[in-house]
Amino acid sequence: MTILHAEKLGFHYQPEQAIFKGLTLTLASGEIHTILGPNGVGKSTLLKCLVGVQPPNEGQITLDDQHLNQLSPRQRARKLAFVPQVNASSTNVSLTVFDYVLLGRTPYQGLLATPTLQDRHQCEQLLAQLSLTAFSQRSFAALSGGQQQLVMIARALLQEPDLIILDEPTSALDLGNQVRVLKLINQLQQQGYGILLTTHDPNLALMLGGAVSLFTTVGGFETGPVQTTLTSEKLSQAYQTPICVTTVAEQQRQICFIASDFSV
Ligand SMILES: Nc1ncnc2c1ncn2[C@@H]1O[C@H](COP(=O)(O)OP(=O)(O)OP(=O)(O)O)[C@@H](O)[C@H]1O
Repeated sequence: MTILHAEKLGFHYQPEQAIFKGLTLTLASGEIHTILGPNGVGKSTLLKCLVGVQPPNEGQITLDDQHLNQLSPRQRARKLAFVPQVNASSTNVSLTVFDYVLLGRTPYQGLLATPTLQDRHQCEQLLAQLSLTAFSQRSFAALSGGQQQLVMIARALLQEPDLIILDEPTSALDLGNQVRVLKLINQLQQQGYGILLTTHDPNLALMLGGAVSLFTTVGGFETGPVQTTLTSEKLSQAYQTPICVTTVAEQQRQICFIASDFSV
């Protein structure tokens, strides 16, 4: 079932300076789509359009066959959860981890209602599932960037959305936690969530599989399956640096590495 469809999206901050144009993207339940590309090409801008923060200048976006701009924030939040990048503003949150994750139930509560026992129970279960129970009463702001990233994913899951959009979900994580988050994303996909994410690491997309949209420095983009889109040639062109994609036989999967000569 199609969850998200963006049709011929175009966006510019300044007239005559398109960030993207004619961008079409479809995501169904249980599918994963990774957005890749160099700094400043428009990945975060595209996410802002897809989550409804920044209306596109051209094209349309539907969520479960309903126009995004016709859904109230509450209706939208029941279908789509957004996990932002960890940044300095994350330290302004003055809530415990438990209360922060509990915010995920807001789209299901009345205007002045407080969380129900059921909400709190669900929150406890989710924290346990993600091995976050020990952090439950800690201040969210006092957690490390990687811990905050996991807690933000927990909040997104408590929203019970159909689609989870993550902006660079492994950017603040050490190698062990990167693998844990990748496995979690993989599980969520298998459970039927639609997953859309941005990353700077093509290896992450090669591991996750599914579809990618690869933006290039010259304002173009290509959407397609990971295997045919993330080739040495296309990645080298997109990042304007020699990149090699090769198969690691023992792992039976592809990896990419920078093929520049680093000798000085
Ligand atoms: N509010 C804004 N007003 C004007 N220009 C903006 C605004 N936000 C972003 N831009 C510009 O739009 C372009 C795309 O920015 P965006 O943040 O979407 O890129 P990105 O691909 O997410 O970059 P990065 O990988 O560095 O996070 C950049 O040139 C940026 O300077």
